[in-house]
Amino acid sequence: MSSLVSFLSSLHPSTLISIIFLLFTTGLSLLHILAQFYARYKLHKPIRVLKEYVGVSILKPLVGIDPNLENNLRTFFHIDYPKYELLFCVHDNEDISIPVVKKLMKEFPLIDAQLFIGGEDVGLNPKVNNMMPAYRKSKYPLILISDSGIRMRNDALTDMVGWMGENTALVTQVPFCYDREEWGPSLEQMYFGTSHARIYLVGNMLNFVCSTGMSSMIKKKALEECGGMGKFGDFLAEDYFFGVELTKRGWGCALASLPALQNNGSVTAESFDARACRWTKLRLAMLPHIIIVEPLQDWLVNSIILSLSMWTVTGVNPLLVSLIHTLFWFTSDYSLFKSVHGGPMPITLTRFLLLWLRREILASRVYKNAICYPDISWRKGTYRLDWGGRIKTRPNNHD
Ligand SMILES: CCCCCCCC/C=C\CCCCCCCC(=O)N[C@@H](CO[C@@H]1OC[C@@H](O)[C@H](O)[C@H]1O)[C@H](O)/C=C/CCCCCCCCCCCCC
Ligand SMILES: O=c1ccn([C@@H]2O[C@H](COP(=O)(O)OP(=O)(O)O)[C@@H](O)[C@H]2O)c(=O)[nH]1
Repeated sequence: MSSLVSFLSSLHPSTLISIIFLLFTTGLSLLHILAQFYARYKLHKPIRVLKEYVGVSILKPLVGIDPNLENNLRTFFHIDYPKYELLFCVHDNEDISIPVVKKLMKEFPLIDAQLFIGGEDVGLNPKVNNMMPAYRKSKYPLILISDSGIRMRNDALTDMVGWMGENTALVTQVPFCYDREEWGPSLEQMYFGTSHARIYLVGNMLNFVCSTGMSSMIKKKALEECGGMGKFGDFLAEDYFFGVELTKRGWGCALASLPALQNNGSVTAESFDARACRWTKLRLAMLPHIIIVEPLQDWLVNSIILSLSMWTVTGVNPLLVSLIHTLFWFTSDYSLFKSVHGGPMPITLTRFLLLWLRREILASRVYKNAICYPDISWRKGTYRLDWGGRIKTRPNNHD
């Protein structure tokens, strides 16, 4: 040990830093490989018949409409599950999603569905406030929080309930997207099937809390142990803190086999960047220790630091290293995307490459914007977070 320390301290600082970067990149490469194996092992498995079909209350927080809202919501009326209720939530009487919800409720009178208007002021997180009345009225032991842009396959609820073991309190779907042809939605799908899926899958596999709440099922009894949903009203990333508090109390988190199908009808490349930027701001506030790691784990920055480090330590041509690194990274991402998607590839290899380059090259700009402009604009409000993730500024709406 002491000889290792004296060896390291004898190195030139640039060599030492290069060795650290090389170790980091080796770790990242391992992450790529683990993600691919885990995706193949875990995702798109046949849905099992359940011993017991525990009742599920599905909470649908809505704000306004997008061109796909009606079709997305319609999929929830077609779910193949014997015991569930749909609880739609809107902030106010003027919300233009109300007629859409009412139309569907009329069309499917046999489905147990209710609309909650007005929310409840339990904190500064508008999504939590919006869901509170429905949460209080929910009648089943399992709660599914399902964001407005999600489509549900008719067997997806059975899949999620199937992963809710006795000691499990949180089951999430890997965030992914429904197939769409336009550039913006394809960009979103490519990102969720590669960079995001890599961390999300390996994080879950290694039991890191990284719960994203767009389609997450929670045992109500366990959430009540944590103080109930209202307890999370002061955090903008309520989904992450659900995971933190539940695991603190010894509950397990699991991944469903079917990915979440986001299908918002108004996604553009710009709105995708803005969303990625908002999420980065959330992570930076909640987990400041990943500030340095986050940009280093994107392809372009990683390729540059790897090739320079290799050159410093071994003298190998940086262009050659960068080329091999890029080939490995791209083929790993392509393969991961295929596994997360599960069916025939929805886009050509060339289009995938263009989308991939677009996302990877601009990733640093998104990160820079997140650092430079910490205010978080989300739907109708603007928020500022304290270190740790608590909201410190009251939003300018929904008061
Ligand atoms: C040598 C290897 C080093 C690896 C280092 C990895 C460093 C991590 C870097 C990047 C993280 C990538 C992204 C992970 C997924 C997070 C997505 C996210 O930010 N989601 C947030 C937003 O969700 C919406 O928020 C509002 C809510 O109402 C909506 O419904 C939500 O959908 C979400 O709030 C936060 C989730 C948790 C973030 C935790 C990130 C921790 C990542 C650590 C994982 C480490 C795995 C390392 C394995 C070795
Ligand atoms: O003021 C708000 C903002 C969001 N939401 C709901 O929170 C969920 C997630 O919102 P969004 O899709 O904007 O979040 P993202 O996934 O982009 O973080 C959606 O169901 C929204 O309807 C809400 O109820 N009130």
